[in-house]
Amino acid sequence: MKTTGGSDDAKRRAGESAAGLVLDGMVVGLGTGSTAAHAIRALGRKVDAGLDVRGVPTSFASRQLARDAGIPLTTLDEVDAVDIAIDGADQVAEFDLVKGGGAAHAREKVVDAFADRFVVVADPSKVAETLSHPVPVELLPDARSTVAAAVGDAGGAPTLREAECKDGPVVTDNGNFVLDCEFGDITDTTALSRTLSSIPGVVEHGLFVGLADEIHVGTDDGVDVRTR
Ligand SMILES: O=C[C@H](O)[C@H](O)[C@H](O)COP(=O)(O)O
Repeated sequence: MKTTGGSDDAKRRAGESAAGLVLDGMVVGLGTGSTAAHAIRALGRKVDAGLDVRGVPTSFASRQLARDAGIPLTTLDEVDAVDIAIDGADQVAEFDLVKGGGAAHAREKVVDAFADRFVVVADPSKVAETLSHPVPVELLPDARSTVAAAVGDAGGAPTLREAECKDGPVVTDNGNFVLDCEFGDITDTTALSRTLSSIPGVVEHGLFVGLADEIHVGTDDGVDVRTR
């Protein structure tokens, strides 16, 4: 699993805090990444202790981790609702996020947006006043050059994400490529989100605007919780 900067203890505190919100009978969206992994492990311990939940994974990695943790799994096809989703972020400004550092943002957005309550878990290194992290854009491989040109027209600088242990680009769980798009400070997140969504060939982008309900930031000695 990809790891990012920030203390692992802070990530663990955030993950455990969010897992503490899960009640008996709930359907839980299981996010991807090193911080969400702490929530999944904490939830697994609650399942061991008798909690009855079902998890909806957002990636191959979160499915494997949840299986290892003993969490019963389900799919969006089999549930009427997702009670709570717990997921990490690459950057958080107020309640807007950049996600997709692990290229999982397309499935994450489907699950997180559908959930009745979307709880973000993060460490302090993720918190900013304004989003400025490059925005991951998942796209159909055939549309690489046309999407890159459209991102450029929108003021962004796209870079095809290269794999680390394979020659060539990262291929997502959905068989697509990722462009990491640098926009500098993103002052109008809604406008950029709409622009990126409107580009033919874009499967999903990593700007999560107006979706998060709660942010749990693990600190050196506790957790700061912000609620809408
Ligand atoms: O695609 C990956 C996800 O959006 C992650 O939730 C995000 O990259 C944060 O990951 P981490 O908690 O490892 O920093």
